[in-house]
Amino acid sequence: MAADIPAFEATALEAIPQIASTARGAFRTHRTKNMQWRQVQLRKLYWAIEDYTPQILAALKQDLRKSDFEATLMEIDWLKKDCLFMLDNMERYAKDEKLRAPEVPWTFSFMNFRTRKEPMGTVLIIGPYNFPVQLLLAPFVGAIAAGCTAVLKPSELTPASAMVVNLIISRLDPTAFQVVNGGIAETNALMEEKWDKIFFTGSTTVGTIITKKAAETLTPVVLELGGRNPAFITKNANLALAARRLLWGKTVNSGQVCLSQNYVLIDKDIVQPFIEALNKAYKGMFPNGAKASPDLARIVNQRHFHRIKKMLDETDGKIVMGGGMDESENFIEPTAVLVSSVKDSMMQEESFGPIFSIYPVNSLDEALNVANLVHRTPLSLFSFGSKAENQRVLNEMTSGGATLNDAFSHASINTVPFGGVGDSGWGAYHGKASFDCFSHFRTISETPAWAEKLMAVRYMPFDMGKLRIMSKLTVKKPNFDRSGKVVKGVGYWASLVCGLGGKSAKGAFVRWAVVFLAHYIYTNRYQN
Ligand SMILES: NC(=O)C1=CN([C@@H]2O[C@H](COP(=O)(O)OP(=O)(O)OC[C@H]3O[C@@H](n4cnc5c(N)ncnc54)[C@H](O)[C@@H]3O)[C@@H](O)[C@H]2O)C=CC1
Ligand SMILES: CC1=C(/C=C/C(C)=C/C=C/C(C)=C/C=C/C=C(C)/C=C/C=C(C)/C=C/C=C(\C)C(=O)O)C(C)(C)CCC1
Repeated sequence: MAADIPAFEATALEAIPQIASTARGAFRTHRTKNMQWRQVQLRKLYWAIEDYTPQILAALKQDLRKSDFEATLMEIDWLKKDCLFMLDNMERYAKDEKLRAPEVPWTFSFMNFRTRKEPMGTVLIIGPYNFPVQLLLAPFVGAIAAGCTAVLKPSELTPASAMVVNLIISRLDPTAFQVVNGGIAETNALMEEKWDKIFFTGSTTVGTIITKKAAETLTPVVLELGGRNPAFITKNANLALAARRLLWGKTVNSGQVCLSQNYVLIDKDIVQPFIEALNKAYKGMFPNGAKASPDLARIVNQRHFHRIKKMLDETDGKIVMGGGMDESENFIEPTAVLVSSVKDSMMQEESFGPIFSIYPVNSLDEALNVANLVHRTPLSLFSFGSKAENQRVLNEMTSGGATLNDAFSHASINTVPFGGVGDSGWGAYHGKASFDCFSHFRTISETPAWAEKLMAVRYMPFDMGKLRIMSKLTVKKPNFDRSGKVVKGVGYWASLVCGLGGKSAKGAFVRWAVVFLAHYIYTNRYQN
């Protein structure tokens, strides 16, 4: 069946205030707070994705020449799994959480402290072009589950996918959920509206514009941005494996993945064997060359083609794998460039394409210095070394997420938290994190009337004597001195003796049980 995709149509600018106000109005009806209502919307989303699968596949092909394999694995199945996982778990996530000791001191235990999960309200979700369906609808799953209403703004650079998203969303409650299509003008019009949260995935430059605008109304923002992600390879790595896995990371969606490595820091003694391993892996993945492969996506448009080409034109490095390109079809061959300066264009810019650099280093010390210099807070990092070396990389360099011995597998399942750190992103989503991301955690307490006498101490006229008694009962003494050293006082030794050498109550119970059992066996034997 040929998939019908409507021609791209930007939303009229004059219609945007009404769209936002309709979504806000839908939230004020309070129907989104009903769990069944949310579940029905998610089930409808699931079936819309299933029913529009031919259109999604066709749109992704039209926009990015994405293969059916990648479109199925990383967009369609990903989202269907998101819906089903959320449907299985959202009631549990939405339940009030009782707050107990040690967070609630025993003196307040009668006040029924709890956390109530409330929807943030009406949210705006702005998506990028690289995974134009998944990166827009995955946060949307969290917004529905949390009970928010939402307006979605797909990337205009992937117009066919944007129109399919329109079709999908039209299956849901039409006042609670709407799509605005367009580019800068439409996004600016949306930013003139008041939102309860904005979820933005895209470039650092636009993320900054969005955040500045949101700050005017103190609107909270989640940012999923890019980064210059390093891969570390030491002499203890399996080079063939590292080469194949990193090549996969740079060929998925033709490297238009904000998670993939931008540069590889490798021990200088193993550079040549690594380059050989890369070229071997390349031949294995593309036996007839990358251009002939139906699996490799294309660069989204000419502007991005030229942006990536410019990085290659400006490098002082040497191409050691790939290097081919064809402007007529926005094709860029998976390319590795051996560079010798941190200032090289291939080190300084985010490639967001199938090209990356290889930078030889003398030691892991140097690699860590270079990486922290290039970008201190990347979205991800990859380390291929011994256990101790990988641990060192994790300890001495931060990142949104990290994968040891592979390319971005930490972000290859849809249910664990995903997000950046510092300037690669604020906030996280996926699985429970998606629900939490669109929820307000509201602490509630309830003071019974009978407790009035107990609490009389808080009222004026104040009585310092009573306060001193209360403090004696409620304010703990520190177990440390002024130099920061732990002081082992009577309490410590008492708990050590009572706990038979340990400090946990469970451990003490087990040890006492062993003592009693030994005593019982010994006594029985003795008596027999
Ligand atoms: N952390 C993450 O999860 C991801 C981050 N990215 C990052 O996104 C970038 C590539 O995606 P793009 O779509 O090019 O990002 P982009 O920032 O150009 O566009 C993202 C969205 O912002 C809108 N937009 C563009 N310019 C705007 C402006 N001046 N004012 C207001 N709105 C504007 C676009 O219409 C689009 O919907 C890369 O830097 C990549 O690293 C991409 C995917 C995932
Ligand atoms: C299932 C059975 C088995 C086990 C099979 C195994 C272990 C399969 C492993 C498959 C793997 C590793 C699949 C990898 C999938 C990668 C995915 C889905 C990547 C997704 C990437 C995304 C969504 C990228 C997003 C990009 C973003 C956010 C961006 O640009 O910022 C046995 C053991 C074989 C037994 C039989 C059954």
